[in-house]
Amino acid sequence: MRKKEGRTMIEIKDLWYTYPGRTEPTLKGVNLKIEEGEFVLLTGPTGCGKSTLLKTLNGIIPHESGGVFSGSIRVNGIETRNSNQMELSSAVGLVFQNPDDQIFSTSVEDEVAFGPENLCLDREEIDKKVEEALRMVGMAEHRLDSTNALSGGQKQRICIASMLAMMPEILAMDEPVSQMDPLGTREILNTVRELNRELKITILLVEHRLHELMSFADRVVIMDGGKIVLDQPTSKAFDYIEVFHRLGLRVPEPVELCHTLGIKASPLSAEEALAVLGAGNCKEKVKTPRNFSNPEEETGRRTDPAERNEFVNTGSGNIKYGDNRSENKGSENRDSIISIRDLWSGYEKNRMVLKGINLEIRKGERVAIMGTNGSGKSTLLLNLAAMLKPYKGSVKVFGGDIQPRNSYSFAGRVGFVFQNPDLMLFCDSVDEEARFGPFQLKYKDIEERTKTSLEAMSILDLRQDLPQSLSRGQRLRTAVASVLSIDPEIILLDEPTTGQDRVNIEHMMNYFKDNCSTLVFCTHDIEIAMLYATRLLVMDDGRIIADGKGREVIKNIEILKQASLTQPPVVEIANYLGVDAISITELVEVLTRRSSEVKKDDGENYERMSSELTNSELADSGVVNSELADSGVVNSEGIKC
Ligand SMILES: Nc1ncnc2c1ncn2[C@@H]1O[C@H](COP(=O)(O)OP(=O)(O)OP(=O)(O)O)[C@@H](O)[C@H]1O
Ligand SMILES: Nc1ncnc2c1ncn2[C@@H]1O[C@H](COP(=O)(O)OP(=O)(O)OP(=O)(O)O)[C@@H](O)[C@H]1O
Repeated sequence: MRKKEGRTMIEIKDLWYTYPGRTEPTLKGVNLKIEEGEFVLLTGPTGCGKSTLLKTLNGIIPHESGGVFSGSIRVNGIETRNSNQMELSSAVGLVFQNPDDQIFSTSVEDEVAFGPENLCLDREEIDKKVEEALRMVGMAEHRLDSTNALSGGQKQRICIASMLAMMPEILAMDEPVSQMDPLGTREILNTVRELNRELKITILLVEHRLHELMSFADRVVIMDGGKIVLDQPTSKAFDYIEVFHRLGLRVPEPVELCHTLGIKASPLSAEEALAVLGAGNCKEKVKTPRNFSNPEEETGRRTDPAERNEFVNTGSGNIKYGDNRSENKGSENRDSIISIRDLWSGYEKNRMVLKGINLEIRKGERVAIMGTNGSGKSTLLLNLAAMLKPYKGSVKVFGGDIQPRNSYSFAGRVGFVFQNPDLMLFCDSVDEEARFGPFQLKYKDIEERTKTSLEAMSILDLRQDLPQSLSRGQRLRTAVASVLSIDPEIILLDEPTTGQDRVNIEHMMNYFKDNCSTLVFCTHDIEIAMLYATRLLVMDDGRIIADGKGREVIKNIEILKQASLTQPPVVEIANYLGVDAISITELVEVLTRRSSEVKKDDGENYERMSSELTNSELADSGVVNSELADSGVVNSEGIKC
């Protein structure tokens, strides 16, 4: 066990870097010092230079990249400019943003063994390290698998395992869990945190999903436009919440809730938020929330579950809600645009990934597919796009069976965006990517379509750029724009929001909401699914285990657990408080409405405010906090439960 105290592991002084072919520097005078054993979270808007900064640590920049580089970087005492990549990669373990850029072995075992082999360890020790690293990331049973046969999240786990097998003193990770399911993310980061504490491994982790990662970090660093604009201990970071808001970054729901209510506190979990709000001894209750919205449980009256719009076991293994009952009767719905019957599909005949899927999607629905890594979400999307065919059962799109067709037969009508955007980008500029589809389909209004789709994805200003020279978030938006320009009737998106900041997620999802006819998207982000999907499918081991409105699905803790999902904090808080809310806006509204009911004798002025003003206006005016306090919902110690 290493125990050398007080070393500076990373020291960056006045670092400037300009990529070859660019006139503007990407890094503009970065200064950063990280001590041994610190866990630092680096965040910032997409394209601000986070990945670029990470690549300077192990010498990819400038040794491989070229470009104009000035300033100094010392990692564990080594000046990177005077070192070589071989030496630097043993000083810094780098987990790449795109797992396909990191993985080069054909088998999982070889990939994880590569590092220890290079450290010239003996075979037995290498075997032990591989086994342990795979166990730490939940991939022990995939040891003999081919790396090509892994899902996106599984590949990310292997990339982390490769680094853990080497136990470098500095671990730099570029969005290492962006495609991982929420429970897996938590488990792996707990392991990383333990290693960080016990072995004093220094961690620099880049991420946009602050709401899920903040609690693991000691310190938060924010970049904007190639500069560091905030560097604070985690406990103090939200004292500067306006910086997060101004830069369009995601703020954990409990923090946002408190700030909206005008309470100056930065709780990172539902439990902490309830404590701040004065909800007392809430620990146990949050973990096993009461279902307040089902009055029958209190009265003992039972009704038909379908009537209650609750879970209905269809007998086929799928749990559905009353809302979708028509699907269970075998007849296709009139508006059905996708119809799946007993679908069995996979990549090898003797290993089915999808195991008897039944699904009806109607025109105009926005369907989110969630579930454990490797549960078959991408495989289902590939079937919908006719890129993969059923071994058994049928998939009908627009009423036609996909079996005799290929994906080209849906050109113009179905748009597909892969999990890895790099698989879709092959043109010389962002502009060409967007106009490629309309041009091939001989549309007349190519110019307008191109401009609209680039604008929709906020990349109009990058239209002349080479796609390969963009940040990952920008490349993903380029891939989405290349599909939007066709304006297809069905859009299939495999994790469209990974690696995006809040502003871009909102912009993208609002565009889909307002402009797209039918949308089916895979995501691990339950907050996004709840806000933007009209329907939520939960998958586990090749089956749909729940199907219904997000608001209903989210209440079933057992289903969520089975699919490695967790309730968003705001839902946990609402459950505890006994109100029905799935977003901060709703929760604040409900609480405010409660207070207005109590205060209804107090005249029109307050009524207008609680129903018409936005949350921030309410918070700014200080009304939420004080009125809630007056009404009895909040007292001087917090919210009464
Ligand atoms: N190979 C390259 N050649 C030229 N410019 C590049 C290259 N890679 C990145 N850039 C530019 O540098 C800027 C920063 O990119 P970087 O990938 O570091 O951003 P980021 O903050 O990591 O973004 P994201 O959150 O989307 O991953 C972007 O504007 C991008 O266009
Ligand atoms: N090209 C392939 N060849 C063989 N098996 C594959 C291939 N792609 C995926 N699989 C296997 O199919 C299963 C489902 O993979 P899929 O990509 O559909 O999962 P997913 O739910 O989308 O996962 P993630 O959340 O990690 O993206 C996994 O066990 C994976 O190992």
